[in-house]
Amino acid sequence: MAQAFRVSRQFKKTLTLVPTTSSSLLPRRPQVGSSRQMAAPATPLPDGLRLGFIGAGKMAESIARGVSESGVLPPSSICTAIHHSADRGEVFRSLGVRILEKNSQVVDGSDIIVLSVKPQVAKNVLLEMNPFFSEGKILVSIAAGIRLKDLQEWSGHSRLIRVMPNTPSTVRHAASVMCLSEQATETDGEWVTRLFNAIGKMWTTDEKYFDAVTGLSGSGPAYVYLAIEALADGGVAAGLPRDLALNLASQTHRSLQQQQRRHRFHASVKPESSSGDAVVGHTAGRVGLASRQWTNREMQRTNIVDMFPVRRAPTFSTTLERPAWTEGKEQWRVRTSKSMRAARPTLRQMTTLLLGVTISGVCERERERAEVLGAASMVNCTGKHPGQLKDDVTSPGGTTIAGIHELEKGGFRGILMNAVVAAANRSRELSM
Ligand SMILES: NC(=O)C1=CN([C@@H]2O[C@H](COP(=O)(O)OP(=O)(O)OC[C@H]3O[C@@H](n4cnc5c(N)ncnc54)[C@H](OP(=O)(O)O)[C@@H]3O)[C@@H](O)[C@H]2O)C=CC1
Ligand SMILES: O=C(O)[C@@H]1CCC=N1
Repeated sequence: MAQAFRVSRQFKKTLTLVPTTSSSLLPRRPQVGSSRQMAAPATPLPDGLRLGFIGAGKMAESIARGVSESGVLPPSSICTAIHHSADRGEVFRSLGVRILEKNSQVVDGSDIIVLSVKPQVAKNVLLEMNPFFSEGKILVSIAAGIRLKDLQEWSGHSRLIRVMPNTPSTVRHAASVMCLSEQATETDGEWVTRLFNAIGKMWTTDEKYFDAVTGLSGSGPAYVYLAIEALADGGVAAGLPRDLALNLASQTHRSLQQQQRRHRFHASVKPESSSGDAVVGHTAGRVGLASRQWTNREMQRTNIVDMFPVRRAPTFSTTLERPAWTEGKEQWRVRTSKSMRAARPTLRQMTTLLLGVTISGVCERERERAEVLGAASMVNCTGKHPGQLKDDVTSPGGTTIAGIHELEKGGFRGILMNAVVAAANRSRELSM
């Protein structure tokens, strides 16, 4: 259900967001030992809310992507600062996220701050940021193993929420779990739930379960990737070609993967005139359908006054993001209420949103068909090799590598391979 919100400035430099609906509609604080799924759909957060990431790594990227693609917050309301790797700046810039110079500016310029650095550096980062946290801000930590008590001590801040997401956030199939500090309000929990609902599902539970949650849903995707890879190896051992074995193991289709890759990389926005017209290139078929549905719902929120397909343009090749279409595409004419220059960020955001809707729509169908876990959806929807996806989950010296070590000691991969070969052999016996 849509809720109306008023925004009040109770605290200096920060926004306090107060729902105007009955508090009975808001999620209750969890009882100790309870665990509950927050089923709320991805609902936009109020205009003016600012989200910042300290640590522009993989998890921050997928959360920022999900939040902006789902329309929960515009990318212009999201900021981060780059530590060492310039590549990370490019990734976040391409999402439309603002890049600031220092972590302190991120804290200063955000209402919700997500701590997304490795646990090993969390203490130093928070001690440095300590003077910049003011009362109205919400600090959310996704760092594995770092307790609320320590977060509070290092940051000097008490309005805290711990969240354990997982990497299927990239395809909006994350399983996230949160727990609130005593000082965090129900409304804080509601805002954070909306953020993480944008990348999957959110559960609330007591902090005492967090280590187990980390071992299961945080690290778990890596075990699934390992299993997919091992099953594929078993197929190869039984005589299947590698590609077919991998596709069968992850219950996917190569054509779908190729389609996903095309959608992801071939958005473009091309100004047509300075009078407020532009052309958005897009792919045809069901993509067009998804984008039309999106347009009806969201046009008013952006500055777009009109959008319709005009013609097929097989050679359409001028893009802001990437050069060159390779195949026939549907071309869209878009009229905006602003000048082209002013509208360009909106169009960029819109293009991202169109792709997001499409990608999640297609993946949703695939998920329903195959009934796979979030991790297997990653193999289906990103087209990445399970080994690479496993590496994305596995932090150096972190929780996942400890779990994988145990699996390898137990011969996990070998056992799965043996199972496939044994079943293939039995199938051969049946035909004799
Ligand atoms: N990967 C996963 O599956 C999951 C991870 N988590 C948690 O999420 C957090 C991030 O993990 P992940 O995204 O995988 O790791 P990444 O290594 O991809 O991201 C960490 C980022 O923090 C940056 N960084 C390091 N030091 C600082 C600093 N002093 N100030 C600002 N930024 C800094 C790094 O930049 P640079 O590389 O340039 O130093 C890097 O971009 C971890 O705490 C992890 O426990 C939680 C759930 C799942
Ligand atoms: O391996 C790690 O430590 C992180 C935390 C959960 C998943 N990856």
